[in-house]
Amino acid sequence: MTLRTIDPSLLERSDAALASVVLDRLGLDTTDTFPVNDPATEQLIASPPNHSIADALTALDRADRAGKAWARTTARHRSDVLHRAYGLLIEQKDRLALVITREMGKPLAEAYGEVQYAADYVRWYAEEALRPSGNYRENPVGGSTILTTRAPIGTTLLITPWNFPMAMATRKIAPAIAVGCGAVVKPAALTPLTTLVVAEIFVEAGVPEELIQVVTTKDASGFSRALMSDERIRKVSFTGSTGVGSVLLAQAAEHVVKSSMELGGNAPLLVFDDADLERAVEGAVIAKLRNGGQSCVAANRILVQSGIADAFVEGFTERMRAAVLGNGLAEGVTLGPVIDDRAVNCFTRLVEDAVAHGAELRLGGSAADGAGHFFEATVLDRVPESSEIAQTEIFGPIASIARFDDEAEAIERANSTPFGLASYVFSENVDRAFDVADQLDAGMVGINQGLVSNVAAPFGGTKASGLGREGSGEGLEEYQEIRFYNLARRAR
Ligand SMILES: NC(=O)c1ccc[n+]([C@@H]2O[C@H](COP(=O)([O-])OP(=O)(O)OC[C@H]3O[C@@H](n4cnc5c(N)ncnc54)[C@H](O)[C@@H]3O)[C@@H](O)[C@H]2O)c1
Ligand SMILES: O=CCCC(=O)O
Repeated sequence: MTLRTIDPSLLERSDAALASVVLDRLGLDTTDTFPVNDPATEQLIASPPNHSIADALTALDRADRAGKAWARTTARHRSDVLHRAYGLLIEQKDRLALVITREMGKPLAEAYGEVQYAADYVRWYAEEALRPSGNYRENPVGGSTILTTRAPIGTTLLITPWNFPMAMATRKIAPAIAVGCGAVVKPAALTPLTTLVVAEIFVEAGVPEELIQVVTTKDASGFSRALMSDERIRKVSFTGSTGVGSVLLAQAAEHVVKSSMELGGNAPLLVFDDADLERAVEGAVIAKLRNGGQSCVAANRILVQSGIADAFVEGFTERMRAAVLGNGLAEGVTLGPVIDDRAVNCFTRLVEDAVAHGAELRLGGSAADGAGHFFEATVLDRVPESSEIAQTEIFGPIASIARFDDEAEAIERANSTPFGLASYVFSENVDRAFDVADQLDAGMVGINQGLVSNVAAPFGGTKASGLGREGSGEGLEEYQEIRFYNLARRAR
């Protein structure tokens, strides 16, 4: 398999974007560093500081101090700052997109999409910052009036994954700042650079220098142990795997820290006989290949009713075949590298295991030779439930398809997972689509479309997929505490 070459001027521009990143935003002159590599070439692209626990505690001191002052600013001021940040993020979209593609690998067009999506969270929370945050009610037996208000929860710890390095950061930072909290942010060690640029832009927009503290470290577990055992952290918001989420929840128990957990998924995508075939194929390709399948809401199990299955598999496989694999900076590439070698080895094993269990390999199935972590767009049909791929979160460009006969079977199989993040239903029968959607145990259901993510929607899952919601008005409340005043009234 030959991979496309890159326009040298684009490479130069992306090198310049990387060179512009201030790697040590804490300014603690930490001498220890760790490597960040481009997943498309495996070349070293940056060496940010490997902050120590002491550095992280200094960051916490600062965020806590700055947060106390920020909490006293007006909502209008915070909103204006966030609006300015939105403007600057869009103004610097070329730089941000190039950094995202170089550190994470996604095709440049998708990186631009992520910049807009991430910036939209900032604009959304600039607007939400101004919404009324309390209410008024009479004591039903008289004698007092109850006024409720929402106060900023305090200092927050925000931990993000590598797959959407910008959107997962702004989805947490923007609401925290909107309500008046300080934040210690820890990006994934694989992709720390985008977050550093985002923090720089927030400061340029008027956020106090110390309010957002970005800690870069290889020692994620030591870091979280130290910060979670400090009483000043009042909120942890984590996006990542369920395993790490459980560890953080256990740590949160010590000081009863409010927790938002956006964890793993295993999304079923159901296609019924009465689906519009083209719409279903298009939706399934989006739900599978967005971000190269490296998304928590990716279609993980495509379940198709027997009457439409052959036509669906044929159309879907053709669309998957059209994916162009290569370096995300190369013209025309629609499928970038996967994040690392571990992922490539895992995909190879999953495909081999599925085929050994009787699945039919319709497309792809192999890694690319040479430098970089590339895996072909892959389609497996008639995947038996006994194979590992039918039970696990794939997080890559492999479509696992199985067939079902009736609605009850589809719902039962869709729900037979410990996860409950996203799910998808394709049917032109409105009654069926809603009935099935109601019975799916998931926080989000895409109906006749393969994309659920939207800044105005409460993103999150049920069961092992997490706690709490991000985005929308609900996402703001995650950073607030309700308080009420019981105001004595004269008897009438
Ligand atoms: N529900 C969502 O919104 C959502 C979004 C994106 C990714 N995810 C999930 O994330 C997973 C893939 O991301 P990942 O590989 O980066 O996940 P991960 O859990 O390995 O890492 C996520 C973050 O946690 C940090 N981390 C690792 N060990 C830690 C520890 N012991 N204590 C504290 N922090 C620790 C990492 O450094 C990183 O910053 C998938 O399961 C995916 O479904 C969920
Ligand atoms: O990976 C999961 C989050 C991506 C999204 O917000 O759509």
